Amino acid sequence: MLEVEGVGAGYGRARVLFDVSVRAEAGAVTCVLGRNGVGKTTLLDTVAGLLPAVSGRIALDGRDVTRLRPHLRVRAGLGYAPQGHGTFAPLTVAENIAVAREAAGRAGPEAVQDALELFPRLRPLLDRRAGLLSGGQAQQLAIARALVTAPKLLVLDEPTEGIQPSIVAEIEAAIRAVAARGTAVLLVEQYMDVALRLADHAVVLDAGRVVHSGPRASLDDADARRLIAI
Ligand SMILES: Nc1ncnc2c1ncn2[C@@H]1O[C@H](COP(=O)(O)OP(=O)(O)OP(=O)(O)O)[C@@H](O)[C@H]1O
Repeated sequence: MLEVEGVGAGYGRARVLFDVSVRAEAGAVTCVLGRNGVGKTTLLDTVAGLLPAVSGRIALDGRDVTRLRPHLRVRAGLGYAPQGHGTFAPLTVAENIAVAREAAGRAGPEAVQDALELFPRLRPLLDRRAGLLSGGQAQQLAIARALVTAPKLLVLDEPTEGIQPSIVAEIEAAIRAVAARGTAVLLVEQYMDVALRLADHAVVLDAGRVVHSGPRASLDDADARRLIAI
């Protein structure tokens, strides 16, 4: 579904990613792990088109999107819930969801009901401004907003960061359900336990390079902790 081949990216002259290749398959969770500052968010932003790839190629569902602008990648099937959720604070929950669905122009109104089934906590909050939500509610909204674009690839950056355990479990279950429906999920997750429970495929970044890539079983817990320990 997603093919990232030999991608380099960075900020101005500061190169952060070097020759990064990652694939995310339909129906599977591909988890990107790594210490703080190794380039995980930079990779997701490059996949989403918020940062340009200075080398390499990115393909979504067989289509080269390397030079496509972010909103056109959404139309091509990419849903992104960025780090810190990125919801629109002055808009209500319902408005946040509606804006995303209409902007993507891919999904019908049933996509909203589907997303709310995954995140029933949002139902009684539809008229509340997003800026008044708790961290966990806002994160659920961010994922719901990405889902109502009916993505073929769902990209999530630290969806459980700073969130209470009961909501982490709900988010985990939702991610599993989305993958089970056949969506490709590309996930950056700081909590190793959550990451290793969810991952079908694990990619470890270090200093902007891929140092491990393989099925979850190829990374034992001790290896993971050694590669990722701060
Ligand atoms: N907007 C920016 N301008 C310049 N440098 C940046 C910018 N954003 C990130 N960086 C740098 O790029 C490198 C990679 O950052 P990135 O956020 O991708 O790492 P990360 O692996 O996601 O880390 P974390 O787990 O802390 O979120 C870091 O050295 C960071 O300081």
